[in-house]
Amino acid sequence: MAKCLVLDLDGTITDSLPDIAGALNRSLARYSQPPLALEQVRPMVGDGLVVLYQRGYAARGLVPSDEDMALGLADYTAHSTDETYAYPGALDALKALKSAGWQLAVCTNKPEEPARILLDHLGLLPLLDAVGGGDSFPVKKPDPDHIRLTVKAAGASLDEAVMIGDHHNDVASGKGAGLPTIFASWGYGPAEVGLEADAVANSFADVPGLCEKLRP
Ligand SMILES: O=C(O)COP(=O)(O)O
Ligand SMILES: [Mg+2]
Repeated sequence: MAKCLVLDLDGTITDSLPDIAGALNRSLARYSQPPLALEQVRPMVGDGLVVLYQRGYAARGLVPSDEDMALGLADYTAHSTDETYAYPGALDALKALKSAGWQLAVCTNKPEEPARILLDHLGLLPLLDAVGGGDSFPVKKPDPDHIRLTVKAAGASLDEAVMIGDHHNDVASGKGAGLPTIFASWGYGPAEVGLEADAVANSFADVPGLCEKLRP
C-alpha cells in the first residue's frame, strides 16, 4: 500500500474564512444583526458548520433554528468558492507528493458537498483518493475514527499515513488514530497547537519533505 497524506481543508489547504463568515453574516442579517468581523469568526471555525452557526449566533445572544441551519448550509454551499483560495504552494506540494507515489485524502469537518465543490473548483479533486466530510460518516474530528474511515476510503493504510491540519481537532484525531501529525502554522489555529504535533510546517513547500521524514 502507498503512503497517504491526510489533509484538513479549511485553514490548511484553503483560506475559507471569508466565505464561511459571509454565509454566517448573511444568516445573522436576517435577524437584523450586524456582521461579525473575520477575526471574531476565525476561532469559531473547526468543528463544522452547525457548531460555527451556533457560535456565531451565540455571539449575538441568539440560537439558530433548524431552518436557519438548513438555509445556512444551502447558502454556504452556493457560495463556498466566491472568495476562497488555496494557500500558496498547495497545488505544487500535492502534485509533488502524488508524483512521489503518495496517496492524498481530505478529512474535513466541513460538509462533504461544499468540500467537493470547493476542491473541484480549485482543481484539487482529481488529485484526491478520498474526501471525508463532516457528514460523510457518523463521526467527525476530533474523533479518530473520522481519520480511520477517510484513510480506509482512500484504500490506504494507517501505518503509512500522515495527518496535517491547522486545528487542535486535526492533531488530536490524527494522534488518536496513531498517525504522525504536522501542524499547518498558516491556518486558523493558535501556535500552541504546534506543540502537540510531531512537526510544524510554515509553508506548503515544507510539506513533502516533512511527510518523507515522518514516514521514511
Ligand atoms: O468547517 C469547519 O468548521 C472546519 O473545517 P476543517 O475541518 O476543514 O478545518
Ligand atoms: Mg482546519
